[in-house]
Amino acid sequence: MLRIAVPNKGSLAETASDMLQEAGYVGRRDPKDLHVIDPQNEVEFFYLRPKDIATYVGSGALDVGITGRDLLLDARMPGAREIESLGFGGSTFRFAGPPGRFSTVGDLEGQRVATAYPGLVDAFLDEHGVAVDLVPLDGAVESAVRLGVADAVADVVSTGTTLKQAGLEIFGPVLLESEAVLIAAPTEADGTDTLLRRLRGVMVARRYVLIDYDLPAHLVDEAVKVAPGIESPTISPLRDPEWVAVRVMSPRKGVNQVMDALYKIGARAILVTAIHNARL
Ligand SMILES: Nc1ncnc2c1ncn2[C@@H]1O[C@H](COP(=O)(O)OP(=O)(O)OP(=O)(O)O)[C@@H](O)[C@H]1O
Ligand SMILES: O=P(O)(O)OC[C@H]1O[C@H](OP(=O)(O)OP(=O)(O)O)[C@H](O)[C@@H]1O
Ligand SMILES: [Mg+2]
Repeated sequence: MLRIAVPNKGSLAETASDMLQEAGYVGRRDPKDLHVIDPQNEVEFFYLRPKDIATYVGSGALDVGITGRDLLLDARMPGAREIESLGFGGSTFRFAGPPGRFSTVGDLEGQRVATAYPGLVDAFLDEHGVAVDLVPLDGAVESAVRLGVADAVADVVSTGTTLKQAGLEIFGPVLLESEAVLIAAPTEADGTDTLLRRLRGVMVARRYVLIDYDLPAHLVDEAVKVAPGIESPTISPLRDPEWVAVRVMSPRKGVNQVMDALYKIGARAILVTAIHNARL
């Protein structure tokens, strides 16, 4: 049995569980379930705090897990390695302080910096040769400046709304671009490959659609430039010898622009369908 760590709550939990279900695995019946066995797929799921997942996987207690890249780095578990980015849970990790107070990372020298990711921030500041007084907090770190326990914060930024509401401004370098990742233990366990292939299939299904259209045969080269597909479009004959049918995978994002362009070239009966699953 492959032992898989899955976020039990927080920003990554819902999409992680959705992806695993789309990949054909059994999900939690109750949101309070901590452990689910899926005998048919020979896997076992452990629902854990995303912050702890790198610790379980890095120590070899579990084989693989889904967590954030920022959480993986913060855990400082050399055994846990990122094997795939999963295309959701994106965020950036930034410094922020009162407007105008700081402009470079060097300005933080000797200052108090609040964060819920002390491992990540400490490693970054070490690399930049800046010594600060780290104030480890559990969350809502944006309030630390207003409440006087820190001079600046280092935190996850998604839309930036939380920082703005706390009257703070981003400054200095991007510490990290993060997203959800699949991590693995030092020794690769049997079944890791299958899980990875299934998750890649789900990502393809989420990112791509199928476009079918009919087109005068002499316009194929022009149309294929607009929607080249992943490998190569499938071209099938139609009863009318002057026309062909084309089937191609295309990114879901921007598909309407692609349809407009194909129509302009001369394509007709343009149909877009969802992909439910894939193995490329
Ligand atoms: N808007 C967001 N807020 C927090 N984390 C986010 C956001 N968007 C993506 N993430 C990612 O989610 C992971 C953090 O998840 P975690 O469950 O620890 O925190 P959370 O979503 O803030 O939940 P909690 O309420 O328990 O603090 C990190 O990898 C982080 O980069
Ligand atoms: O840039 P934004 O879109 O505003 O999102 C980022 C904020 O959201 C998260 O906080 P959360 O609400 O999870 O509370 P927490 O700090 O207690 O984890 C994160 O820690 C940031 O504070
Ligand atoms: Mg949070």
